[in-house]
Amino acid sequence: MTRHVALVVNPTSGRGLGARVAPVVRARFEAAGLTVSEYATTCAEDVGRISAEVIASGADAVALIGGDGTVHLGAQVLARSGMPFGVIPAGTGNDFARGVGIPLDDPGAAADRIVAGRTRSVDLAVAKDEFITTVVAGGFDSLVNKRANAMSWPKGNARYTVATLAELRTFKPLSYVLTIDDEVIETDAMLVAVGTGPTYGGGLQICAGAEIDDGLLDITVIKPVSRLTLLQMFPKLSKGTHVGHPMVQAYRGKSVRLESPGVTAYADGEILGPLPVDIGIAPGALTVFA
Ligand SMILES: Nc1ncnc2c1ncn2[C@@H]1O[C@H](COP(=O)(O)OP(=O)(O)OP(=O)(O)O)[C@@H](O)[C@H]1O
Repeated sequence: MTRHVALVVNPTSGRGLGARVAPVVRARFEAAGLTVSEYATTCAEDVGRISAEVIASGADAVALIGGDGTVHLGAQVLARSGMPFGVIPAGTGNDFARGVGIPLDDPGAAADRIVAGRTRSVDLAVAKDEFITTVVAGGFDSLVNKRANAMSWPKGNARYTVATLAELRTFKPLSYVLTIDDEVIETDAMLVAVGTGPTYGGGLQICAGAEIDDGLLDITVIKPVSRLTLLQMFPKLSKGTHVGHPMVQAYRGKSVRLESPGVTAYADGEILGPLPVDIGIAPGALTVFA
């Protein structure tokens, strides 16, 4: 029987990359004998609305062309639906796709994963009634995220570097109360990040070693360090080698409560809301082509 794939395209992802890769992906699916229904989103709300329509339509699979923002919006509807879900990375960060191991710079190869049809179940975090597909940032990193989202230049990941340098000028460590399962930790820190997958910000391995299907949240605390030390840590974050640093602490748990006055949490690169935030885990909630 011919498989029917719904191709949902955010044409604005990656500053228009989404629109450019859509014909490549469609051609790949059709060459493999799949039936394709293509939908282009015109606003953020369309991602969830169309995903719901696709589930109801009886399509065999959904392929989403976009970045982490688009995946976040799609996951709100696709989680726990059982609908197999493929991602063609077309954003600036693509951290969810990176965590799953989907090719990041080759849309045809990413499409081939969907054609091959091998799926796996991955965990999602849950906070403030939202599913989260990568990492919750609460601290210095949320300020960087906020600043980077407001910048139109430079393009791509360099925005995060510029935003980091700008925020570093004035940042002071924050006071946290962190509750991981039943353990309460009171500490000052530069940031606390909680993820199902290892990366945010386009490949920074803030939760290095996180497994996306172990049913656990990975928590990273960067304790107060000098500006210079934090700057020196950044290149290490790309490789995950910050982990052995004495001021970096890592935990695992099934639930996390994160409290710090005046801090706004970001998740999947978008605003989640002010702390406190309670983060739980939905094991295996998303079925993805891998
Ligand atoms: N036509 C549209 N369709 C869907 N979303 C849109 C549209 N226009 C703007 N958006 C908004 O664009 C945001 C960003 O999309 P997306 O995350 O896919 O790309 P990105 O920001 O380039 O990549 P990344 O999140 O990986 O850095 C979405 O969260 C959504 O709110």
